[in-house]
Amino acid sequence: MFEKYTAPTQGEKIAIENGKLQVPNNPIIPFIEGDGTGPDIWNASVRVFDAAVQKAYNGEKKIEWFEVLAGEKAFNQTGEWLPNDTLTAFREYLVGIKGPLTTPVGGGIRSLNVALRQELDLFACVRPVRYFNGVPSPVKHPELVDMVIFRENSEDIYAGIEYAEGTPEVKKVIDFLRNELAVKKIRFPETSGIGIKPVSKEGTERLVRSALDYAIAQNRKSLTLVHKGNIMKFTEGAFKTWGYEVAEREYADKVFTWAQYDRIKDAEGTDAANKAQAAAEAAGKIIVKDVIADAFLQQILTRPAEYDVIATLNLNGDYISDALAAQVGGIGIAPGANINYVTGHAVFEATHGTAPKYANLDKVNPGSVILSGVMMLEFLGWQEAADSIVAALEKAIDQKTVTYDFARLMEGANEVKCSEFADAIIKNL
Ligand SMILES: NC(=O)C1=CN([C@@H]2O[C@H](COP(=O)(O)OP(=O)(O)OC[C@H]3O[C@@H](n4cnc5c(N)ncnc54)[C@H](OP(=O)(O)O)[C@@H]3O)[C@@H](O)[C@H]2O)C=CC1
Ligand SMILES: O=C(O)CCC(=O)C(=O)O
Ligand SMILES: [Mg+2]
Repeated sequence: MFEKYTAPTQGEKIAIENGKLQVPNNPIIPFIEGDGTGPDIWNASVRVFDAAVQKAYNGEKKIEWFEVLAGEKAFNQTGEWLPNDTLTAFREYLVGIKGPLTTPVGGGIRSLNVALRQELDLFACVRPVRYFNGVPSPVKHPELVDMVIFRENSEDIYAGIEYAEGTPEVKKVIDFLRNELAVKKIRFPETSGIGIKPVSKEGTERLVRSALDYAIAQNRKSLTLVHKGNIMKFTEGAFKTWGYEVAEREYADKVFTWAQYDRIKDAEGTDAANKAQAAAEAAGKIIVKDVIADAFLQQILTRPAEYDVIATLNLNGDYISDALAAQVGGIGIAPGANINYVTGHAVFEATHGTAPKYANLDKVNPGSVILSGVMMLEFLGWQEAADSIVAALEKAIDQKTVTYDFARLMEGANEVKCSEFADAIIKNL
């Protein structure tokens, strides 16, 4: 199966049958340690996962960790940034977890994170954002934020289809646009780089379906499509249209959309539309609405309680995840998952990056990877272990035992190292 890696001799594979994950008691789970602060964070996090699983199941369940390489560690050991064996491992074992990986700006390798998502077709980047009591926040009411971002993870300007200024390729693209499509709007054609933004109906529909399935399963109140469709009509605007269409077509008995509202308003007036929406809410239907991305970024500060599950495009989702994470106390406790809900493939990872200035200082908050692991345990159906980690982390924060990022904004904090924060959680399990 592997070119260079040796498969673990202990443990069994997670499988998927009829769309349902089959999880053995000793699943093999591949992990990437990550670059920069990745090793510090991983070493802290894995101890928490193992301790929680041991305690929750009295030793009946145990994860067989399988280290796979990517990023600087992979390059130093194998000469490759993302070895084929790593992709094979994630394909074979279905569920994995990773630390952050470095992507240089402006040149060099393209994002390994994006490559992993594309290669495994992990089309939904799921990032829940909630407030933990006691976490210092820059806003007055961080507790009003309780959102789950479903970020499209395979398309958009993020796909990396770009042509650099001054190359024969960019000249070809620009000549094509100007000569074949009569494009006159490229302001400086001789000195432009060009990026392409693919957004498809299929890609939008599978993302919105996943977000709606989640909203229904979790009894959430609304799903908001966040887009910049007034300006980018055939990509972001189409995302909105296709999102409403798939919601109405496939979830007719479970949703009420603002598109429906508008149709009722046009035919019967505002009162009738308001009544229809109120009746849908009373019946527990999910309200599917939309908002333009820039307005959304101000409304999450001014009216966060109005937003619940979010479905958005790749780049918007990237910005929104960091902005919302900051609102509830920072990127240090912002978890995430990259999931293909059809094949069952999933790679869990924090929202933050490698924070290189803190590398090897045993300093940063491991909370984002720990909570990404909680999402992974939930995905496996190991809810008891997941819940025990959340409770223990909440207790550590309550005790004001926190890493530098919280300590600098908290009065009376007991500032601890990355590894010591993990110790505090383990003690509280
Ligand atoms: N999925 C992935 O692997 C991702 C990778 N990246 C990559 O990471 C690299 C660095 O990116 P950069 O833009 O600096 O963003 P980072 O998220 O790595 O760091 C930005 C700032 O966020 C804070 N921060 C990050 N991680 C933690 C943590 N665990 N605990 C507490 N605070 C934290 C720090 O704030 P402060 O300075 O205030 O202490 C840090 O300086 C780039 O190469 C980028 O491409 C970026 C995002 C995701
Ligand atoms: O791949 C990267 O380097 C950055 C990705 C990122 O910021 C994200 O997915 O949130
Ligand atoms: Mg990001």
